[in-house]
Amino acid sequence: MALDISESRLDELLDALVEQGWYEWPDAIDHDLCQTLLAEVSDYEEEGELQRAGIGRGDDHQLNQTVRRDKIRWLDGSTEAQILYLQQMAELQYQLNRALFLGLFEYECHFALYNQGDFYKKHLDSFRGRANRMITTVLYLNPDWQPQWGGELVLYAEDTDRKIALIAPEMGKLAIFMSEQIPHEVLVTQQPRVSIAGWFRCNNSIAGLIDPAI
Ligand SMILES: O=C(O)CCC(=O)C(=O)O
Ligand SMILES: [Fe+2]
Repeated sequence: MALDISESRLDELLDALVEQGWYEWPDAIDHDLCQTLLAEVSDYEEEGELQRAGIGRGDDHQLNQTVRRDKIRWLDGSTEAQILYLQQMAELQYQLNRALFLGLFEYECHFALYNQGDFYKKHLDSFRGRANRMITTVLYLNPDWQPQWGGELVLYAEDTDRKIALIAPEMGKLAIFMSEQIPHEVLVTQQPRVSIAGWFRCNNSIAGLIDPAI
């Protein structure tokens, strides 16, 4: 199951990334694959194999909880569905590199579960010159998402509080945006909200450290 990306879709995606820094792609990923990935997250949740996410400032649990409330698990390619999804992101990486010369060399991603009442406050995924996350992808795994459940991804203009997009977390949809440019937040959700957040990275060297952990 290859990534179903037509020439015109690719052009639209590339133009949007260059001109506005983000792109919303409904039904990017096959719903059967999404259902399988969703079932994996349910199993992980039941077995207590999802972990509270951090915010990169040590282990201050209370601070973390005021910023983000999701639980995560990194994909490790241990199931067929994960391998299929990672292959599709590899295809996307190839296309992005071919067109935009970004030098993306790696992709990392984690499942995320936001239970009722959970959110992720406004943040940037990467800071210019500091880190090496270049492009963020978020795949949503929620069938029949209802507007009254909230849980939208809000994108903001760089350096202002102006909202530029409100993206409902609907199954199969990919949100793609420039990690260093687009501040964003996840609004409080009224229902469990499942996604796969991922990052294409380039190979930066900071203060002599090759590819430091963020
Ligand atoms: O789930 C989303 O819509 C965005 C998640 C996010 O911003 C992140 O994990 O950094
Ligand atoms: Fe983020």
